[in-house]
Amino acid sequence: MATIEVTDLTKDYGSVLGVDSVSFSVEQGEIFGFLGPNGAGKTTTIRTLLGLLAPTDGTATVLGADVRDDGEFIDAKRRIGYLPAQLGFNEEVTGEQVLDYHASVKGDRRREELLEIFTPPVERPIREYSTGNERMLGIVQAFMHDPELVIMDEPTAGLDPLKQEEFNEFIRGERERGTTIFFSSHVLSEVRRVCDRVGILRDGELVGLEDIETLLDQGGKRVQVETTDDLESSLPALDGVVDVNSFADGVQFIYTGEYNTLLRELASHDIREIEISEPPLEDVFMHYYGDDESTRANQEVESNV
Ligand SMILES: Nc1ncnc2c1ncn2[C@@H]1O[C@H](COP(=O)(O)OP(=O)(O)OP(=O)(O)O)[C@@H](O)[C@H]1O
Repeated sequence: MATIEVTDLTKDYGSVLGVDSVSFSVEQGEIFGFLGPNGAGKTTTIRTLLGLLAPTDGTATVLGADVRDDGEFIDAKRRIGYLPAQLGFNEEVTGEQVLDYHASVKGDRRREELLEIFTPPVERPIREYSTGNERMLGIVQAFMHDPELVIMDEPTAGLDPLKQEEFNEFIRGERERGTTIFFSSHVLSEVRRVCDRVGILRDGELVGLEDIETLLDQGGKRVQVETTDDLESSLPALDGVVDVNSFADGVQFIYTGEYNTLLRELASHDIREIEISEPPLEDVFMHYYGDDESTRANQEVESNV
């Protein structure tokens, strides 16, 4: 059985559908990234998975327990670590007291090890913490009882680049240990570096569910060509050319078509320099994030190829 199994999950807030018939599963040991623009429904899904929000429709099971069944879910909860987006610690207590309390409820197997990597000033009261310090304390709390599954809502928000990188490395280590990790993020580079698979939400609907390599393959290649003649006007005739931008000595575009077709076309031009590279992940995701009808149509065409 999958670690997380979500089927037709719907949350109707009355004024708005927070999530609309979302289905996906996360396997044991997977690192699953949950992406989407602001208001897409990531936090709603996460809070539902933790039994903090009752779904209007559909089902969700986590570690085999139905999230709607309090009795069944209470045991599963002990085996889950959670890092919310809004940490909401009591400002008056110290970090150590926060961790001591958590230890008394859920356990304390990894506190010291985690505090070597993430370094909140545990002896000081939370009111003196920076945003990054609070986030680090939250990360320690989420992992310290050595849970089987850790669910995190934007775990690196507020961390400096060095700590973000340490977090990425730590998560890769967790994969080796077999921990299942589900997290939402806006940081595409981190998603790329640590996730096995991603789900992409938009307006409450799941618009993409891919392993990260497939997603990048679908994103095509960025081709940059320096030429002395007019390559740009012949590009529209080639299938798979998008996002054409000209620069002083040439042209740059994203190419999702056959290499042979492109090379035949290039061979009829005077080429000075050519560079074929992976597009920035941002460009790949923009197909999903964009909100105009043409990007939506492109995305549908691509997913049918
Ligand atoms: N308690 C609530 N009452 C009414 N509407 C809500 C509530 N919580 C969220 N929403 C709405 O549900 C939709 C999904 O919100 P949600 O917070 O799940 O998005 P998100 O993807 O986590 O966004 P962000 O990236 O900004 O954190 C939004 O339109 C939001 O305004």
